[in-house]
Amino acid sequence: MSSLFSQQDQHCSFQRIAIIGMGLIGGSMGMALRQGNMATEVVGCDRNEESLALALTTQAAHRVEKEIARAVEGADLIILATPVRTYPKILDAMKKHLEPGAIVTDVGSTKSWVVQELESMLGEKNPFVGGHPMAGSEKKGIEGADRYLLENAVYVLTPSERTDRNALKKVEKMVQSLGARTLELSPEEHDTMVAMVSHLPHMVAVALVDTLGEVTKTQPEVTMLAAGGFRDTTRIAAGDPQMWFDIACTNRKHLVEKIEHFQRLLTQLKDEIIACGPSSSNVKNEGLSQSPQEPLKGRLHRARELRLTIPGKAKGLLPGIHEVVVTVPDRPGMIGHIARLLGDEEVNIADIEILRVREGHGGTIRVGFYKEEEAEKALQILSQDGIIVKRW
Ligand SMILES: NC(=O)C1=CN([C@@H]2O[C@H](COP(=O)(O)OP(=O)(O)OC[C@H]3O[C@@H](n4cnc5c(N)ncnc54)[C@H](O)[C@@H]3O)[C@@H](O)[C@H]2O)C=CC1
Ligand SMILES: O=C(O)C(=O)Cc1ccc(O)cc1
Repeated sequence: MSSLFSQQDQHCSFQRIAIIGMGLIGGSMGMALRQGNMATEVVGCDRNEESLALALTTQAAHRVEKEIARAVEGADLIILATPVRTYPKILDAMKKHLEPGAIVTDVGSTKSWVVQELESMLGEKNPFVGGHPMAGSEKKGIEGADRYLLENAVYVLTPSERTDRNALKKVEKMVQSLGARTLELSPEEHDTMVAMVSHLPHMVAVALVDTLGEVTKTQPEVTMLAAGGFRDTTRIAAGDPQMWFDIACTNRKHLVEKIEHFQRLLTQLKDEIIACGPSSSNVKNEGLSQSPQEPLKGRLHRARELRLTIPGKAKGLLPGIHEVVVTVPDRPGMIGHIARLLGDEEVNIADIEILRVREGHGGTIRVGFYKEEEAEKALQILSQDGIIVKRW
């Protein structure tokens, strides 16, 4: 039988999981944990009462508490899901109320500072396991939360020399119950890598939007021309300023290194653009240089090749999912029909996403598989049934 869901361990591993910060990530994890079977009780805690009310109606928690002390009472796992620089104050508020041996973990975007601070604040009584799901969005708050946000995402765990191995195993099991894939890195390795793939892109997006802002002062209509490229490269700049301020402050060293690296490449790129002007000696009959040796062209080729190797819709750092795109007519039960066709041939769907829908006409659906062979088999099965399908 084809399954849209990853295998979940059916055993409750925790009595009570307390989540501090019922926002985008905390809310999404709460939904998956409550609706899964990882804990007998999930307690949601937030300083915002509206978020707590929504946590209950969206089943992101069994019970909600505004007071941190009350939320952690009797909990055997505490998940911190607030901006990272709030952690020390939150720890202060919970420390006296933690059960001995209760595990504390977090979802923060930076790790060296976090692991060091929390390990030294918690001492020997409570193990700490640093974590970071490599999925999310520019949305803020539980309004943007999604029960399947972390499905198929890479979830980094960052044990240190002090990490209790038993606690690490339990957190790993909780993460896998969300349908995410765990990857162990040291806090330092994590911070240098995310500086490259997450924090630098964010700051570049911010600088691009800032540049647009300055240009609009003299050319207000320029924003109307911002098509897919500008939108794609700047979507993340709409993320929460408080969260990104905290990220920049706590991963400053690696972020500054990556910005300097980027500045060097941008200067080289600028020089190559200057050198390829129409008056340069490279101009051939067609008006453009054809030689791939030409520096700018070489760089554009290399970037294209490298970008094409990055999986299209994978969440996170690991090699992703093998995909097909199916064009379906607007007929009831089409998704079920596709899932059944594949399930009958034991092809497991890892991920499915509706890309576009046109009411009355139909739409396109992306279907992902863990293995290349499964994507190829799906292509065969679906096209034999007369369905329009192609690899993506
Ligand atoms: N947004 C994203 O895509 C991702 C974020 N993260 C990390 O997850 C953490 C949470 O981020 P989001 O869920 O995006 O933020 P969010 O803004 O959606 O949620 C944070 C929640 O924490 C609450 N909160 C803040 N300070 C609090 C305090 N002192 N006491 C109680 N509640 C408090 C807020 O009211 C809010 O509901 C951050 O550390 C961030 O770095 C990790 C992966 C992805
Ligand atoms: O919106 C996106 O594409 C993101 O990449 C979201 C995101 C933001 C912060 C993180 O630490 C991890 C993921």
